[in-house]
Amino acid sequence: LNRDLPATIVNARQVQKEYDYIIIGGGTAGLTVANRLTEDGKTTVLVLEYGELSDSTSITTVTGGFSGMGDGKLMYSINSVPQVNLRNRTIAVLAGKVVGGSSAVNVMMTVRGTAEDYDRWGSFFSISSHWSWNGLLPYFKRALNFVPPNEDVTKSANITYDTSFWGNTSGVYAGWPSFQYAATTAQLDAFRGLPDVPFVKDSGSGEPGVYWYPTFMDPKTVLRSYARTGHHEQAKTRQNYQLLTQAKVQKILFSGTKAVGVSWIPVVGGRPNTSASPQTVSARKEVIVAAGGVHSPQILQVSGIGPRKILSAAGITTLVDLPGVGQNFQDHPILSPSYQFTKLTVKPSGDDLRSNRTFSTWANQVWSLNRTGPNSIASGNAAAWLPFPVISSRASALSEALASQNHPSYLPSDTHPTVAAGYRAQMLSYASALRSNRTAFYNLVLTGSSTSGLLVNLHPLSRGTININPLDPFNLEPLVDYRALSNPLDTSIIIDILKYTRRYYLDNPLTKPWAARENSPGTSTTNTDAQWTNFITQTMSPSEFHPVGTCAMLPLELGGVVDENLKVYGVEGLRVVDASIMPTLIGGNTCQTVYAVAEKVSNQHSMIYWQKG
Ligand SMILES: Cc1cc2nc3c(=O)[nH]c(=O)nc-3n(C[C@H](O)[C@H](O)[C@H](O)COP(=O)(O)OP(=O)(O)OC[C@H]3O[C@@H](n4cnc5c(N)ncnc54)[C@H](O)[C@@H]3O)c2cc1C
Repeated sequence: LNRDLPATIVNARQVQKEYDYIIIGGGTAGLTVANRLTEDGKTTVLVLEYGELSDSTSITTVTGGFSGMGDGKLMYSINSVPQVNLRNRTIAVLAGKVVGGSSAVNVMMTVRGTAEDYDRWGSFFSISSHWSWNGLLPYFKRALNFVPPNEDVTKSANITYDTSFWGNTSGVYAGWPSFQYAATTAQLDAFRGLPDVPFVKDSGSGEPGVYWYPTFMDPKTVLRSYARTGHHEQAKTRQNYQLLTQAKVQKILFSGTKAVGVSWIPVVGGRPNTSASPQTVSARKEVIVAAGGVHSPQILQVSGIGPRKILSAAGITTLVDLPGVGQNFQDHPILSPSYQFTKLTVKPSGDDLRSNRTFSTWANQVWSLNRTGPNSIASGNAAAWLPFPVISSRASALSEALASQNHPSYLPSDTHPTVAAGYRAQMLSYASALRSNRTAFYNLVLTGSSTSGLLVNLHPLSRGTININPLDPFNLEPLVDYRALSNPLDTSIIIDILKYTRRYYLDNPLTKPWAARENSPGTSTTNTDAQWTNFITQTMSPSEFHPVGTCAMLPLELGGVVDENLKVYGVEGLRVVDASIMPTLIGGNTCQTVYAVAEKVSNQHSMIYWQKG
């Protein structure tokens, strides 16, 4: 590249005519791939990112975990279509719009799915697929730099970990706060009051259970560690890397069926300048789409790759009729019962920061002195991730009911037969997962305070769609439809998740002394399944901000969009590398897996494979 040019640019005139690789989206996956591809000092890469390079403290602050997601300036503003099964509520679709993407705004929970989740991905191809737990573990290790918690907190909180599941070379850190509330340990231990709950030594072991997990945080600076700090900062020291910010990619350019470049328009004051004439840039080797689960399908569809019917309705000429693009959309539903321990006697607890003057003064002092203490905790580090047979007596019954469903009847009526076949394959796999002790369906995050934490259904059965808006496919945000609860068995699974949570709080010898109260839905009003269903449709959110599946890595005959090398079917020189390729959700938050996927596809062996074609 021209050596006089800076690595990070906003000016279109500083963009060269041609690069080896063009990456659409400077988010979690995009920056990881860019860093790895430029490591040789020769391969030239341009990343185009819609958002700005922001130094906002909303990104860097770890305390409490939520300041990034609370800052609207860093996020796309998208609302879902009304959800018919959720009383026509619309849902805010959150995704990062800044260098670093969603890794800049997420709540920093650093977890993996279970081994069976990743083996499931490969199972849709063949028994020898390299997409498996064993195939991914080296890339989980490469993806993060694990720094164990300090000895004091390890001992006092009884944190366990096993470094054999981790690496220590990445610029992205999995760190730990220097403090934990005694109440968090007690709440974690209280799962011993319920039968058959597995306890797992390390969050990275691929086993479901109750465990401690780290935070996406640099333990030295006690600031967020994310794709910008871990990858962009390294890559920008090289002459063969460039990042253009405030550039909205319009579409991928083709010569025949070979991707040869992209066009983009500038973003000014946070908004795309739609009256500007689009600029173009060429890719010698490949275009890599890394715009995230919401926008990658949009970019493919406006570029002529997608279900013909949807493209035609929007006036887009079809280049490749690829029925899976934008289908198979999944996200983790959040459930919102509310419990409160009225006598949480274990001290200190998260409540002390609010209600105990001496404690909060001390917390603020040690934080300002050396960034230690309770303020180094982000969104917490302990949770339960449990298999369905552990939480429900209906595992076999629901498994049989799922296996014998008429699966395509729960998809939109015009769904292509290949997409329907993929859904059927997924549901048969989930039917065994419901009976399995190696897939987690249940997730309760422990807060260490008197109020209950996030409750999540880890393997929803319903599938939604993210398609271009036919009214203005380039400039309007895509139509996001979770199709929440469209498979009725989701409601049954969620009811069992809610009942088990009630059991943990109200019918558990180890939480009894803390006298929990159910604020919502309320024990007197929720006893029948109809009453539970009522509560679910009123309060459930279909999104934990983990959109996946919309450019699924599946065989073509199962509605796949990309193959096992993440290459888009039917064209050359085009790959998708981000959360959208996950064919099925994992039983955990998605960020660590996105890093691992990006590491896997960029590794040297795949690179040789890539070049061979
Ligand atoms: C609020 C929130 C909380 C979360 N909490 C957690 C958590 O605690 N733990 C966890 O593991 N996961 C969490 N996640 C999920 C996790 O962060 C994401 O799954 C992951 O970061 C997605 O990576 P990605 O590369 O697929 O997309 P992103 O990181 O979102 O990157 C996509 C990038 O593409 C850019 N882009 C989009 N369209 C265009 C275009 N047309 N032109 C140019 N650029 C474009 C975007 O601006 C963005 O920077 C959370 C997500 C959110 C939003």
